[in-house]
Amino acid sequence: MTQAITVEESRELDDKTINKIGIPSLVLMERAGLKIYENMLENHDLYLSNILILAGTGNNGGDGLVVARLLATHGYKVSILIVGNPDHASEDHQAQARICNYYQIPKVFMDADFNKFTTLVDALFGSGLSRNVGGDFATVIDKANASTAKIHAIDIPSGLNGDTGEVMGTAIKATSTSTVAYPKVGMLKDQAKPYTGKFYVDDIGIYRGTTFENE
Ligand SMILES: NC(=O)C1=CN([C@@H]2O[C@H](COP(=O)(O)OP(=O)(O)OC[C@H]3O[C@@H](n4cnc5c(N)ncnc54)[C@H](O)[C@@H]3O)[C@@H](O)[C@H]2O)[C@@H](O)CC1
Ligand SMILES: [K+]
Repeated sequence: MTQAITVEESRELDDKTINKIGIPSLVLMERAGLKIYENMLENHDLYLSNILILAGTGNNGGDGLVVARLLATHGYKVSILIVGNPDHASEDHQAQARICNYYQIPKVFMDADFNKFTTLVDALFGSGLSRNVGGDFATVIDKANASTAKIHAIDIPSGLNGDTGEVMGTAIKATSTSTVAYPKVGMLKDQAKPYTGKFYVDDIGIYRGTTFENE
């Protein structure tokens, strides 16, 4: 396991990579989505016959929409549930949503029966989680955990505090997690294990420090 970082460090590294180094955020999102998709294919604990992407309206949801599109374009049966107000979605999320619309990936709504799906992809919150989970988000998390489907989480299981490993109201209990760039310190705590499941650490071109003089 490589070095772990705090959620704040993770956000700073994203910002530096995009705004100082100049790698466009959509490039990073595409790389993240591709790695997460590959992790899902190689993880035989997941059954990929009918997949539902649970997407929040931030960039974690945007990663989830890239995964939805990659699954759809490779012939997998996949649907999307957007949780939260799409009018307030991040710019990159909106870009991914337009691409999903082009491919006519089916959408489901809050009344969906999660037991119909074999795998749920948790893309509700990642490093942006800032308060206890409630409302529709809590309803979806609890419904996902109670379902027969396996769950693959993106970056951090939604509801888990990435720094302390504590549950913020309620949290996804993932079969497996693809964490972007570096594991977050809270995910390595013993109490986080039932939530993260099996762990993948995905190199998407975000690095903590190098030997370059301008670092
Ligand atoms: N461009 C980038 O910066 C990259 C971001 N990545 C992904 O983007 C994620 C971070 O994205 P965001 O910063 O958009 O944040 P998130 O997508 O984690 O969260 C979305 C928004 O939810 C809101 N929120 C926080 N707690 C809430 C709660 N309890 N109930 C309801 N709403 C709540 C916040 O306003 C937050 O902005 C990472 O975890 C990673 O998955 C990756 O694609 C790599 C590159
Ligand atoms: K997540």
